[in-house]
Amino acid sequence: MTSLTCDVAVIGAGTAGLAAERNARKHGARTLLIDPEFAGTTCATVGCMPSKLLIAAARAAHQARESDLFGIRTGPVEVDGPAVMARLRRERDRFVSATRKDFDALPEGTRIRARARFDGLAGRLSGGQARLILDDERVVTARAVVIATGSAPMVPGPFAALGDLALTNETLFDLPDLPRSLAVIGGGAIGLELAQALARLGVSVTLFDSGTRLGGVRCDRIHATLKKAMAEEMTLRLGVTPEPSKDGRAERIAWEDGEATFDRVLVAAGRPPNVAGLGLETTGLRLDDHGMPEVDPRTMQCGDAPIFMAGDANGARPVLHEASAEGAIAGRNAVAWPAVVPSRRKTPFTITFTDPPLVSIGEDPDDSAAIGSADYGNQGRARVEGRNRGLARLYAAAPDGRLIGADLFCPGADHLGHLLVWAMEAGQTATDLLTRPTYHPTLEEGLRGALRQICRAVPLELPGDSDPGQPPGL
Ligand SMILES: Cc1cc2nc3c(=O)[nH]c(=O)nc-3n(C[C@H](O)[C@H](O)[C@H](O)COP(=O)(O)OP(=O)(O)OC[C@H]3O[C@@H](n4cnc5c(N)ncnc54)[C@H](O)[C@@H]3O)c2cc1C
Ligand SMILES: NC(=O)c1ccc[n+]([C@@H]2O[C@H](COP(=O)([O-])OP(=O)(O)OC[C@H]3O[C@@H](n4cnc5c(N)ncnc54)[C@H](O)[C@@H]3O)[C@@H](O)[C@H]2O)c1
Repeated sequence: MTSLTCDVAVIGAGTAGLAAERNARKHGARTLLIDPEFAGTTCATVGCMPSKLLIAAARAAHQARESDLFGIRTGPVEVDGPAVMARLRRERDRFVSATRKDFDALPEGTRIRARARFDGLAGRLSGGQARLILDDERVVTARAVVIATGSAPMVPGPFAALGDLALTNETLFDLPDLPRSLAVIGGGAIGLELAQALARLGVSVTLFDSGTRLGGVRCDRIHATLKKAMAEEMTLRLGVTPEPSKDGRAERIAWEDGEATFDRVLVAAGRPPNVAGLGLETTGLRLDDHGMPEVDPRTMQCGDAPIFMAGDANGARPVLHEASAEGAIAGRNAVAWPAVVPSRRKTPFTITFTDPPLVSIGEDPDDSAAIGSADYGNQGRARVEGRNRGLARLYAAAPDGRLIGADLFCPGADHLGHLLVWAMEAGQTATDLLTRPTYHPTLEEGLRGALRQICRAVPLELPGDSDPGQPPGL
């Protein structure tokens, strides 16, 4: 039995694991990075990048179809499915090879190709040492361990029984061609992005969700606008229990008051953390009903053990920039253990890349929050571009109108969201933003009405030398 020793062992070579290993090494640790495949991060292989490539193709098709609005005639728009998928994979593979360069840059001996688990008796923590058993029977002894094992699609039993006919984000992007019809199970971030993109690529899409809220949207008005927009491009079946069965070469989905057949089914019903088989129950950590330990969000530490959890593995903020940030926090604290250092966490921020994009910033506002709304249904620049739909809701706290959150579903929301979250990180108020220069005609101008509403609601005096109204054409 081979034994390996290090200061910090990182389990999982995704975005969080790579960041953890880098930062632990930067802080002087001897590190090992353990992964069974080193295939590339989820983001590059089956996540952010291929999904955005599909969305980019969908946008091109959509814009070509919409060009009539401007007097530009393209004739019927033809979607060449194999060409769409081929370009997606070509570009995806470029991103994957870039992440593989990160693996190549690891110091000699750092990369351990294996699946790791904490081991029963041998895995108990003693004297600041943690022991891992690898699936090739090597043993790793480390002062501290970072768990960065990511998440995986949850495929409910009846869908799993469909075998290859049921797609997930791990198989969709390898299809040689687009299906003619598709049932999407789950209206969360993955379901919304992919359902809309595929609908725009000519696939007949029906989106099922057992809940009635798409994308976990917290604001009723934003949700109503999102739902209306999605219903224009696909069939929505919300608040139903989809039950699949095979129907020859097709798939039949039955629900409470109907049934239909589809070429394929895409299951996007959530991605729980990859903790099964990690042997966490052998570590002495207190685990909840899902087998998850409690993780301190400021240190990424599990209980008071020399075990840290970062990225999708801890289930808290399953988006890329947080995987990277949490990996760095975990890596540094794994070196510092037991003298861990709490970090300030960034304002929660998510973008779902629908068209228009759906953005959520900040914690849920309470009843005392001042709210300002901006309607993009008639906003100047949005109208110029034929993208005039949706709205933005900004939240602020009394007494100074400090911005604390926002929900957006409007053109340019991915960029407006950055503007707002950066302002929040800087502690800025509605007045601060109103006194900044805002160019005309831009989508940013649309936010000024919402900022003025906040000033009135708090209430705050607008600076005496600022226009209390809106110039025409905004
Ligand atoms: C379709 C899709 C689209 C997305 N789009 C976006 C987006 O646009 N923007 C955004 O911010 N986020 C997006 N996300 C989320 C983002 O991709 C994830 O939050 C991020 O990739 C998580 O990184 P990670 O390091 O936690 O996990 P991963 O990158 O999955 O890494 C986990 C690693 O752990 C390894 N592993 C697992 N078990 C073990 C074990 N026992 N031993 C050793 N190694 C193990 C795996 O092999 C894997 O390499 C998307 C996700 C999906 C699925
Ligand atoms: N742009 C982005 O940042 C982006 C894009 C895609 C994914 N992601 C990340 O990936 C994670 C996973 O995304 P997701 O969309 O799979 O999960 P999700 O948790 O966001 O949504 C899952 C949806 O599936 C529904 N559902 C669950 N079981 C069902 C069933 N049996 N039948 C019908 N509906 C069912 C749920 O009600 C929910 O609405 C997200 O949390 C997100 O952080 C991010």
